[in-house]
Amino acid sequence: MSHETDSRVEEQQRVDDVIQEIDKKEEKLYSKTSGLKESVIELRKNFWEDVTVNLEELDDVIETQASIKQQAELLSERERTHGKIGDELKTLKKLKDSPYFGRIDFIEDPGKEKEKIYIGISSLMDTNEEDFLVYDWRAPISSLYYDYPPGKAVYESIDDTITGEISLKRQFIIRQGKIKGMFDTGLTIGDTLLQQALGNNASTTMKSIVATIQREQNKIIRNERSNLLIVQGVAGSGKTSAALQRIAYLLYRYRKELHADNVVLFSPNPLFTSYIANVLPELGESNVRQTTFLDFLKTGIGDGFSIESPFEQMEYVLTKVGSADYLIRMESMDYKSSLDFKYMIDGFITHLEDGGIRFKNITFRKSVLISKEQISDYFYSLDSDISIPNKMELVTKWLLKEIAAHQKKEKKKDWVMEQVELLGKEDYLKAYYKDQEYDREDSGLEEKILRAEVVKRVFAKLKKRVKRLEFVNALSTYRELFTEWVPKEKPEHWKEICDQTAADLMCKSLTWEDATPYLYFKDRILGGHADRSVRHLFIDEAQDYSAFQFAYIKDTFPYTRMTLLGDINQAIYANTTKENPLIHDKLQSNHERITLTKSYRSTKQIVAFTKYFAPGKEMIEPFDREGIKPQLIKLNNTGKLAGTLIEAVNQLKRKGHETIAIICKTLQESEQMYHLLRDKVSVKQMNEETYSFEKGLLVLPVYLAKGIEFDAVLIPNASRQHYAREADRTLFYTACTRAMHELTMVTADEPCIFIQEAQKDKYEVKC
Ligand SMILES: Nc1ncnc2c1ncn2[C@@H]1O[C@H](COP(=O)(O)OP(=O)(O)OP(=O)(O)O)[C@@H](O)[C@H]1O
Repeated sequence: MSHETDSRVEEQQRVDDVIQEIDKKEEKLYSKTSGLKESVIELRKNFWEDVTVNLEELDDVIETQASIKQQAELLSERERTHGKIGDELKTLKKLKDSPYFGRIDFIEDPGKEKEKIYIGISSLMDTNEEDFLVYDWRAPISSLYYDYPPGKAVYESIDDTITGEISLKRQFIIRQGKIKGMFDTGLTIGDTLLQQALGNNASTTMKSIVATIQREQNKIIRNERSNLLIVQGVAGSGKTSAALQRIAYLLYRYRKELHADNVVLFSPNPLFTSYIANVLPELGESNVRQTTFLDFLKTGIGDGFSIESPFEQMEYVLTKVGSADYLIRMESMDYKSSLDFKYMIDGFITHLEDGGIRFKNITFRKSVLISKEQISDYFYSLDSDISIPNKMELVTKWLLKEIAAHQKKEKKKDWVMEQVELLGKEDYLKAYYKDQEYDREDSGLEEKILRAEVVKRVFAKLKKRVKRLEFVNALSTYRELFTEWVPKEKPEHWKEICDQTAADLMCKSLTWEDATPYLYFKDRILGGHADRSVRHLFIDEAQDYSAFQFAYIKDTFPYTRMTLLGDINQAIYANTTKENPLIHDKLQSNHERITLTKSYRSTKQIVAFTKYFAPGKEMIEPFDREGIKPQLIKLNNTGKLAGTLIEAVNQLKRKGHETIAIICKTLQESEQMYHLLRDKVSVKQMNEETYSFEKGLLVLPVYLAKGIEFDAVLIPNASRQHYAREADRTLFYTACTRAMHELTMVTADEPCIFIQEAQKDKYEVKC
């Protein structure tokens, strides 16, 4: 270590000083909170004492309401402050354990004084709130740490480009306030720390990577220019990690205008959602809205439908080969994933502008109030220049008016009085206070009020349904596309596809390939259900979305910035790669593409093996971490499978591996494996409903292992018959690349073609 720079003792002294400062800040905050907490408790306890409640006269009621509101606001303001301080305290606690992980010494041009910049997960000021003791990793100046080795360096401050020289770059491992490791780095940035981070056991939840973000990942994290940022990255290149740190970055950079609620992340399955749930809180940020695309569609489509999940579709594709209608369904999937089908729907919608939309009768007490024919006549009498959703709005207004007229008439009917008798005293009082339209001198006032109340309640439900456009029969209109309409352009077996689809729609069942088109159609005629509060949308595993799905997402979030992350090598679903933006070359302005070629997850040996059969031909560079070569165990009969797997698992455990996954091609296979092993060894099976996992031995199909990693992976049947088709390549590749440290494949037959594509010296055969 150079004598110019501080020694470890001096650095530890600085850590101690910073911790002392944190202690002081904590104390200050604690004294603030205790006062606040008491005041919140007090406020809650005396809430009703401090408001004036008087319901005698209308004026009093209004005054009471205002008084309650004021009191509630005071309480929530105090609670908010209390919450904020709580968050600050949590951050301080984290800083106390590990105040920073990096330091750079920077001399700004021209010849300014050397500044020591310490970088941690959050910023910390000195007592006088003048100097930064720690800079947040997201601060503009911190980007120097990730982007440059010592030497000339540049960063963008909020309004300027700053140049200068980094004279020192240092990394720390600090735990419980003690420096456990300290390295000065030269050209190979962060290798020691990264080696350590990657060499550890896999974790059942993802960790943040702020201490070791790599330069190319930093580009993704800090990208602010593009409306659409597309990241194609090989398996294990840190796409998900970069996405999460990018969210944290954006929340920091735009903290005034961007809230966690304005960010949505589509993840591949619920397990993945919980796998990554810790990362943002670890960085001191709230979790953003996370959902799967399936759940997003379900919300849009509404209740009453059975919707196939992408996994069920996948299981069908893989296990029902040869069944009746298989080929038609495959063609149907192919077509419905394409933009051609979207154009077909557009054509159908144009045709609906002149007729064909189906409506439902509006009924009340079993008789038709307004018939579907009347609604249709009204709809089609409207000016043809008005768009369909706008016409729907006009129809709604008209219907509400008609209903209001009926409501008035109903008030006088006998059934109303019967219902009145069922009302309680409280209802009466409420009705009395709420309704001011009555003349108080009227002798029959009470009955009038109560009749009005009853009718209002009954009609309220009806009105609500009208407002929700339930008078439109979207499903049966959509079904016409497959039963009556004749499109100009159609795929080869359109008739058969139509028969299959119409039968499904008849029983309100949507296949995965039908779900997005149906919602698209519904949105186009009823008006979108887009959530305008979404400012940033992140789509992980973007290779698994079809062209139709992407187009739908773009239509639904027209003003939302998007970050798509994926790996074309891992496109496991049928028909997704065509027209996928990950490979599409035609980028419009404001779109940017970043490619990650370095793989961090797996050892050098595993990457060297798997890259031979990676479906795409792009470069894959391993991170330099040593391990043992992948193992191929050849069995002479399948009867030995259970024993062999158990022996392999035991061996892996002895080596210290904690998460060991048996990854199967299908759910069917994973059930077989589970039954084969469950009496002999402690093993957990994971399915679509699994929301979290623990260390130990797991069995799961590959599509649920997406995005997740394990210490060791076992592929129980790597035979040529099992991974037989070219289409199985991405599945096999995805399964193998889940392994961090060891990969073991077992086969009782000739190994699959993908293994054979690898050079013989890249794996070890055992008999
Ligand atoms: N800069 C980094 N520092 C430390 N660890 C990293 C870094 N980049 C990636 N990793 C680690 O590499 C592993 C893979 O990262 P991640 O899951 O984000 O990759 P991915 O590209 O989304 O993978 P896949 O497409 O295969 O699911 C994780 O364990 C992650 O913590």
